[in-house]
Amino acid sequence: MKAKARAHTNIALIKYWGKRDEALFLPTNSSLSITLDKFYTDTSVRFDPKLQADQFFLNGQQASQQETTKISAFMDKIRLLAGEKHYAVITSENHVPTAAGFASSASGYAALAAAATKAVGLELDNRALSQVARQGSGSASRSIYGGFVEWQKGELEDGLDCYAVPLLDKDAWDLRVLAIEVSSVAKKVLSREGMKRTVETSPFYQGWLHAVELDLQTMKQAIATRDFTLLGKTLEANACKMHATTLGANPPFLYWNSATMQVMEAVQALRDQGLEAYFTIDAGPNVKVVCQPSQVDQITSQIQSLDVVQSIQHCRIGPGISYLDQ
Ligand SMILES: O=C(O)C[C@@](O)(CF)CCOP(=O)(O)OP(=O)(O)O
Repeated sequence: MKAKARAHTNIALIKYWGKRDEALFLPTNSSLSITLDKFYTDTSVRFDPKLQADQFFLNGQQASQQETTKISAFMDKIRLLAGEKHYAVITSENHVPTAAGFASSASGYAALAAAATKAVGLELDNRALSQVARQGSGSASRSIYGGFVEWQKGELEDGLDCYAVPLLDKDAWDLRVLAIEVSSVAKKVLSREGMKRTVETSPFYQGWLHAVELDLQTMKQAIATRDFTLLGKTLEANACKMHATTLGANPPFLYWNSATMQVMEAVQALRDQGLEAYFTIDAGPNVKVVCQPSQVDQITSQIQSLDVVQSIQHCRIGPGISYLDQ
């Protein structure tokens, strides 16, 4: 009654931004991501009949009651699925620099879904595992797979057709991602709250929904034809459209700060010099730059020279979940 799993984080090239069902984590639009090699979460789960409640240890420390309650609510979904009544000890090691703007929830919930379902004896295929992880955090559904991944929004109200599917293997196209950490002072609006406020109050949200479907089709075409320029232009424009919706929310908010915009300007200036770099941004001020292996060193050194850049992590496209020996 125990298992251990590893899941890697992912970055969306076509963003998940809005839910059509909060309880089931059903998204309003489909999204598309690449799993990264460098950042991952290792989670082990051990069910124990003697426990009176779930225990959650994160990076060697017992987690707060609030964190434990969140994890326990997710474990209840898995216990319900398996007809399991016992509690478990959950131990997670995050190898994800949350400061660098990577939400560890994607790799965290994907690793937990994999370890917990295996420990409780459920032998789920990756599609079903993606649907379990989705109910911990939407973007976690994509971390079940490596490479290029599409999370299909589905149409059904019960979410049975809402899961991630692999599009292209991690070794089929060598792209590079620079995770750029910039200075950040303001407390960020967490993505869950940010997308809820935007869906409910932003007049620009309908424009997003109209445009994102087209972006997704264009991105899939770029991947199928290995067209890096089309991939880059599409991911950058999609990120900008997502963030534009937040300015129309009530109250308005923006994840970018002045440092973010300096990096954005530098990326666009790189293109004027013939260095093909494209940026994407999630629920925070940090920037991810996508480029090709042949230009990654030149691009890195130019971005490194910006005084607002605190760190740059180099990533390649990474694998899906794996099970580890305890
Ligand atoms: O990753 C993307 O597609 C885009 C975002 O990162 C942009 F900020 C949102 C991720 O949202 P998530 O943390 O998965 O939300 P949850 O389902 O409320 O947990």
